[in-house]
Amino acid sequence: MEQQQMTWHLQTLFLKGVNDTREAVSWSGQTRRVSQRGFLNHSRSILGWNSMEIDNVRDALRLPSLHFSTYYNDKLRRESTNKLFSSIPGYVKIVEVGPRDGLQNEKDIVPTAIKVELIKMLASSGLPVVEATSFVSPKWVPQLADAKDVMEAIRDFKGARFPVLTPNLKGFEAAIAAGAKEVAVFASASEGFSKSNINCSIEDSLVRYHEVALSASKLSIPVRGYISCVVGCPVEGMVSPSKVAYVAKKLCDMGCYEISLGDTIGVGTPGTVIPMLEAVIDVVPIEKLAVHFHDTYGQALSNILASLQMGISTVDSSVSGLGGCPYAKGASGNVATEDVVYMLNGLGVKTNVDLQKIMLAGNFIRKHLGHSSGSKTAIALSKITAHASKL
Ligand SMILES: CC(C)(COP(=O)([O-])OP(=O)([O-])OC[C@H]1O[C@@H](n2cnc3c(N)ncnc32)[C@H](O)[C@@H]1OP(=O)([O-])[O-])[C@@H](O)C(=O)NCCC(=O)NCCSC(=O)C[C@@](C)(O)CC(=O)[O-]
Repeated sequence: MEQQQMTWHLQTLFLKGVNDTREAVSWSGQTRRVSQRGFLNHSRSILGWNSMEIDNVRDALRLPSLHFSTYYNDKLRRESTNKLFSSIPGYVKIVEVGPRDGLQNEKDIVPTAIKVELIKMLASSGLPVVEATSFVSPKWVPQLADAKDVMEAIRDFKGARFPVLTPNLKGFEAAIAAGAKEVAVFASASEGFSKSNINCSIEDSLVRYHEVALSASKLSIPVRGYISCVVGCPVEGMVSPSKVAYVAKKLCDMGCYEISLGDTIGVGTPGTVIPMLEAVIDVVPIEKLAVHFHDTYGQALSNILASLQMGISTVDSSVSGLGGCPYAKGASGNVATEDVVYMLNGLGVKTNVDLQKIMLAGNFIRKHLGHSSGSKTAIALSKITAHASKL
């Protein structure tokens, strides 16, 4: 059965249970009357929870909406002989960029304690990497002027890695002094964006990043490399794949262990992203690549799916879809982590990320910022749980 149909059926099943109509819809679409206990047993068996004790009706109603896709789609994936599925990696590493990419673009400066709490919540959700902040000029990005305080506060946090952005040696040295164990440098595939973002040409930036990489290697500090504007630039328009491949190779050669390809203004579609990835894969091993999509035109998930089908297994995302870039007017947030996890669960791909915990982190930061969620998954699932909690 189609995934969407399954989703619909399961949601219908639970909503009907919530409404206490005691009607259950089976996978074949037939409706039958069941007792509340029967309804739970029916749901439980569909979900493969035969050994699981469900003591509380509310829990029973709440859990499936968050977890059903993993079970069903693991099964679907196993059964599928479809080539499109089989090229998708079995595990995807999610790099959470919300505390950095998300908060750098907020109008009001977020207090350090809120940032630290957000990072803590994200790290405890199973995310392997949470980008914490940037050691950039506070005149350029005042929102992250407290980078040192953030790093000192999270020094002893366990469970995830906490890389930080460093645009030059000054930033690198400050980051290391504050306890950073991993850094990221950020170049651009377009000259116009390089100038507006870091006030220098692409070539000059590569010289600076080479210096950072050399210092980092002496301290055994891993360096991630970003490339912005991989399909389009707010200053120059379309960007050719060969320019992206050129910068990617330079970053790889200077020792970056991973290169994240950023559609900074979210204009890409699979039609432009795939040729760009093909050009980069020609010069950089695919296992070193990550994708970083902003969702300005609603294309991020399709672009991620296309990237996974090409064999990429690292995806950047931002809790609740926070973000944008201060030097890319009109760019919306990154793809929401909740939406990525939901899709990967649906594909039977492991992430080790607890969707419910990510949603809690999203609620936490959204409440503080006073925005509504940028995650469709978080909005949909919170409607279902809110409904269930009224029982
Ligand atoms: C690169 C610079 C510093 C050049 O800035 P500049 O003004 O050309 O640099 P400068 O060397 O002339 O220094 C000017 C002042 O900044 C100070 N300074 C210099 N470096 C640092 C530093 N590291 N930390 C703290 N202070 C620093 C320096 O000490 C001096 O202070 P002053 O003497 O005027 O008091 C500046 O342009 C900058 O900080 N840019 C950062 C922009 C930024 O953070 N953009 C957002 C991140 S990129 C992004 O979001 C894209 C990404 C990664 O997510 C992927 C995607 O979506 O595409």
